Amino acid sequence: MLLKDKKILILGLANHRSIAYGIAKACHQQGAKLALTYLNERFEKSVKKLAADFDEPLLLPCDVTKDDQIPTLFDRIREEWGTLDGLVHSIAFANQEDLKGAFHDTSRDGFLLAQDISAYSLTALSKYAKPLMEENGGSIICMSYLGGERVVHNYNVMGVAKASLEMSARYLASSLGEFGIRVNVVSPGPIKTLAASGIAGFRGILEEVRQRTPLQRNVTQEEVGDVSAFLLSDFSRAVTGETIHVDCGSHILG
Ligand SMILES: CCCCCCc1ccc(Oc2ccc(Oc3cccc(O)n3)cc2)c(O)c1
Repeated sequence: MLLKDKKILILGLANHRSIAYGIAKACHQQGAKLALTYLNERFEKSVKKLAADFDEPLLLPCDVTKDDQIPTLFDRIREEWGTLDGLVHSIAFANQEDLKGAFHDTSRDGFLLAQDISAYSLTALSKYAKPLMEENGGSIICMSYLGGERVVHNYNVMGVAKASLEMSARYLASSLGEFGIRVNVVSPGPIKTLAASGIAGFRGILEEVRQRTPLQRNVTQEEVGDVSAFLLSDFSRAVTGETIHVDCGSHILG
């Protein structure tokens, strides 16, 4: 049991295809106690149904674009749990028109929206998680994609947001290290999620990657969950500011 009695907060579970669902499953299997957030009432019902798979976790609302919702979320965690051992950031958004076409046509609003939700939210969440983690230390992870390191056609504004997210994780690893809080990046290969369906040409990439990865297959939510459980566990206690590609090796190919 890698995560026995660890208290872990997971943001970004929308449905059974979510990467966050695979992470919740792996953490639950390893003995963690879970808290899950949902974006708003529209998602509450579906998340409640999925929560049944994880021994009735804490269910809390959180829309990271609303500044007051983040301190409120951690006030609730403090009331229910007192402390927190792990934080999983699996949240991102960009307008659909900014996930296709020419990157030079990206609007200021679209660029800032993607940065706000997909990158800045990690810093905001880490700031409020710190007081609950600094006593016993903690582990924070976020989800990126290769398109944040290299140009991937159509990923556009989300690629720039992921570059910002990955570098934010390294600066957070630096500033939170003295409090025993680690911050790492998980970079999965393409997975068929609700979000992925919003990207032009996604299905083509999925097939192309499947044929060109060293392991000759795509990665699953459960496999991303297992590496996430490792990064949230004491087995990775000397790892911080790191990016682990969970992509069947596709990032090593040109
Ligand atoms: C062209 C790149 C193909 C591989 C993309 C892999 C991937 C799939 C999903 C990813 O997560 C999101 C999350 C939100 C997002 O913004 C969306 C999603 C649906 C609708 C919409 O209006 N915005 C886009 C991607 C992601 O960051 C990366």
